[in-house]
Amino acid sequence: MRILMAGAGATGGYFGARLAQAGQDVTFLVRERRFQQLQTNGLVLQTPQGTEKLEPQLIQARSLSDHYDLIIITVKSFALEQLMEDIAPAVGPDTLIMPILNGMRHIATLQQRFGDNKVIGGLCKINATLGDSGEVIQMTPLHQLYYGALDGNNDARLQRVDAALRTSQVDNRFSDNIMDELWEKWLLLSTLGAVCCLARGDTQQILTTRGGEALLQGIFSEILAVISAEGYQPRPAVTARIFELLNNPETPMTSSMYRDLTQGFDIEADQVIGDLLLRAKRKGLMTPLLNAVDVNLQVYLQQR
Ligand SMILES: NC(=O)C1=CN([C@@H]2O[C@H](COP(=O)(O)OP(=O)(O)OC[C@H]3O[C@@H](n4cnc5c(N)ncnc54)[C@H](OP(=O)(O)O)[C@@H]3O)[C@@H](O)[C@H]2O)C=CC1
Ligand SMILES: CC(C)(CO)C(=O)C(=O)O
Repeated sequence: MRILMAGAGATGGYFGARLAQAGQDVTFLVRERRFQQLQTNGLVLQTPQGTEKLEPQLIQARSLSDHYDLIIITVKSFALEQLMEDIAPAVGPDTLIMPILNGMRHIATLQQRFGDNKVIGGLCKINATLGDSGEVIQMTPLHQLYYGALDGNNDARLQRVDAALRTSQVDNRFSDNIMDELWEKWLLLSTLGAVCCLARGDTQQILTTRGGEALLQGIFSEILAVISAEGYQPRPAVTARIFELLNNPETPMTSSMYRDLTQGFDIEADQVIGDLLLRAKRKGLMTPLLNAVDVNLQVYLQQR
């Protein structure tokens, strides 16, 4: 199976490297600066277990012509429009496209561009970032990759994808309910991103302030109300688990959006929070805490 890993940043670099190490035919689609960096330094993984290095197969958009069996999209949401143009020559009649971005609206965007039958659901759970010389830093042992058909029909094409992905040493989850997984991931990640960015701290710092617990719980409730109104039927045990995870003052948590914000980088504010607000507005829901988060993030983006 020929796999094109679109993007070789924190998530693409990590999951792509694991697949390449397992012997899969993985090519990383990169832009000029990253191309030079990876050619010079190799693809370096710094994990809790140690440091590993591999020589990745690289390609740039101008050289893309062959079709790939699987394209895994790992760019940030604000880079998706350009990326869709770039990968178009690599999308053939049998290509499957698996985005692992945070949020939801990229799925419809990809379906509109390439067709419903080409896009499968995917998401990742990992705490990763890029270091100063482009090394991929996996900050905790977490490295889960979920995927499955958006309509729940995990047919023969999906079985082949699963067989290939399963060869890599990550925690793969072939899901019959990828839509539920996506909604639940959004609940976790948007609550975490919202509260950490607004309060400028991790969950442990927030939960030990006056009002921090109420803030976190208030944001969680608003987001749960929005995604429930959008049709996600909360699985009580799962939402309870997410709530407990976020509310545990012993375990400090942050999100990738918060890490990007603290480093002054561009952030996926529209994809992670703005999209929730649009959905709330359409359903006539009041979301005062999310509105405050949204204003806060917009001001951050204006000031960059
Ligand atoms: N990091 C994490 O811990 C987690 C991230 N996520 C989500 O995963 C997604 C990806 O995030 P992450 O990997 O952290 O992001 P990064 O910024 O680390 O990596 C994105 C990469 O995409 C590359 N890129 C952008 N446009 C193109 C293009 N047209 N062609 C080729 N490469 C391109 C960028 O390259 P360049 O150097 O050229 O700019 C960059 O290296 C986001 O939606 C994020 O929210 C989800 C869970 C955890
Ligand atoms: C859920 C979490 C926190 C880890 O995968 C995440 O998605 C992120 O940091 O963006």
